[in-house]
Amino acid sequence: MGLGTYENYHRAPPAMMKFGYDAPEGVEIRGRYDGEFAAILDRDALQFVAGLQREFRSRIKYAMECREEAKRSFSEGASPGFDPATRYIREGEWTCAPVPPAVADRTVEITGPAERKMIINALNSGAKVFMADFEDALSPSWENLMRGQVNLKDAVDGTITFHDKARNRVYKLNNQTAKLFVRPRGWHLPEAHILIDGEPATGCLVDFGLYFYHNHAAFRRTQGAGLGPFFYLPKMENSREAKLWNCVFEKAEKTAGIERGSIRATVLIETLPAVFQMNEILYELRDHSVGLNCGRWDYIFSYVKTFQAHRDRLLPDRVQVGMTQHFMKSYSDLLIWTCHRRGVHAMGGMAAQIPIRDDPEANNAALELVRKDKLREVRAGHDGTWAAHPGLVPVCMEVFSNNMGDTPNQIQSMKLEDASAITEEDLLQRPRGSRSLDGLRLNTRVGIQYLAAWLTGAGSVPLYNLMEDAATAEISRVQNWQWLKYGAELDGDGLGVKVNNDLFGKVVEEEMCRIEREAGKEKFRRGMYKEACKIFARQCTAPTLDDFLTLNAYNNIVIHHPTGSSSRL
Ligand SMILES: CC(=O)SCCNC(=O)CCNC(=O)[C@H](O)C(C)(C)COP(=O)(O)OP(=O)(O)OC[C@H]1O[C@@H](n2cnc3c(N)ncnc32)[C@H](O)[C@@H]1OP(=O)(O)O
Ligand SMILES: O=CC(=O)O
Ligand SMILES: [Mg+2]
Repeated sequence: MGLGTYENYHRAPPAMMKFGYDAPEGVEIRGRYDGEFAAILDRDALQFVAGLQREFRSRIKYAMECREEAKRSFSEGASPGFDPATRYIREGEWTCAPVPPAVADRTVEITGPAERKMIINALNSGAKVFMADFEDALSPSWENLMRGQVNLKDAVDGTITFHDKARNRVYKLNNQTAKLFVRPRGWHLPEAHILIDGEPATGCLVDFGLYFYHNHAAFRRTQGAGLGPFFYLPKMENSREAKLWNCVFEKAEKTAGIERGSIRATVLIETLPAVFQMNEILYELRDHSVGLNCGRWDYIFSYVKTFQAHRDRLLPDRVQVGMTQHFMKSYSDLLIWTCHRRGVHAMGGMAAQIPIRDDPEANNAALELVRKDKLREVRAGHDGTWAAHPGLVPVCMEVFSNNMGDTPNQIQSMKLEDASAITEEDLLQRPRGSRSLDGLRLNTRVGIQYLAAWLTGAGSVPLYNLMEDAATAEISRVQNWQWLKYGAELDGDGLGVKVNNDLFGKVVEEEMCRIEREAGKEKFRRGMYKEACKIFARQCTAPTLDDFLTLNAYNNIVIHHPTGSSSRL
């Protein structure tokens, strides 16, 4: 990743400081100056982002207050459920706008951070779609975000290239490439390097606004067959947040002078409250929707977060909370039924296994697990799935093609009527399994290493042959927190010990030694493991659960220029 490190921020040549961004009235750019960034952050683009911010800031604030209110009520003992007030939407007969022909076939979607080489590799991977990520897979440093915008503009223009000097290899686009979706950050994340009327901008409006502003015309011409751009929308909890996105889209379309309904988005159902709002979310976005996706990792995280005050809902070891648990299967079945009833794609999620280069046997075992997961998805009725790595695209494609035949999707053919009977109890059923000291150790080791990578600019990393990103790291964090808070008994390995601060302190110490051994002394010294350990341990032992790991850690990657100081939000 390279560019997003602390050293690089501080190494910014002083000469650059004398330049400044040409910002409109009320907009202040506090991120490092760079000529390429300035082409993205031009006056008109910033005006466009500021327009979105000014029009929607009070509604965003209200939506976040509603999240707090819901949290309070869950913490007082309530459980999420279907809203009686919107029964008419769930029971009504309506459909979303027809699927755009350009993305009728989404059998395999590869995902990855909006990094230059990754973008080219992903677009060339043979997948039907590439989702460029500003969320779970990207550490939202100024450098990563702005480079991401530069890269995506070049990708949409078709001019993106990358020269790997060390390997003397030049990367460029094939003739046939995947269709591009972009995932902006969630509503909760601020962008502290852009102040609008003195306040940090909303991260997702910056990501969406800059990308839309610079690319909508080229995208619709070259990729979307007249429609687009296409987006993935993360981490929503309620249809009011979907309504907000719908209004943002309408304003963007109006400002750009393009037809209403041009922009299309797939919403990730990855919070527990949102599973009860799937019809409502699609309804709000019905002119702009192109489906829902099972964001399984954040969904598990959200299960713990939603029930943080319910001591009778402790999760078993993270590895045991898979898609075959009743509550996960019910969620995926209900999502498929809902999407097909409304005429849109029901996308599957990501298996965490990645190819293992130096061990053929382990590699085959990993591919087999991916194959099994994809087979479950396609048989259940999903229209496509996510791949974490180009090496997994052929496996995923084979499973979906073999089971779907010649059709680009199963929207019409898989109605899954049985799923209409899924109840609140099905969706909330406690996951089954056991807890172990090994589970506590793994959470700790993975959480610290992920956070250390994130602090130095890498938002998705391979750890112990699995893909780890912000969502999977969240599971490690909240699971530790929950076990500590309620003194969970670790019975899975026959030890029967209870988790407490002393045990956790020992585990942290021992796992840090293991990390140092595995990383090597030099890498460990140069890395940010100690800082990560401090943040992670503090979050796991906090009396009140922090809402998001990345929100809490964000101040550590905010670097204001020209002073070079970091700021407290
Ligand atoms: C919970 C969720 O939100 S899931 C969605 C968010 N998460 C993601 O998108 C994760 C995406 N995947 C990745 O980031 C990476 O695959 C990782 C970090 C898991 C593993 O990365 P690495 O260890 O670097 O992979 P590896 O060394 O095997 O890469 C081999 C090649 O494939 C490329 N590659 C790996 N993953 C991807 C990807 N997702 N997209 C494009 N190219 C990729 C590498 O750039 C490398 O290219 P090169 O041979 O030209 O140099
Ligand atoms: O974004 C996807 C997830 O699983 O979380
Ligand atoms: Mg997610």
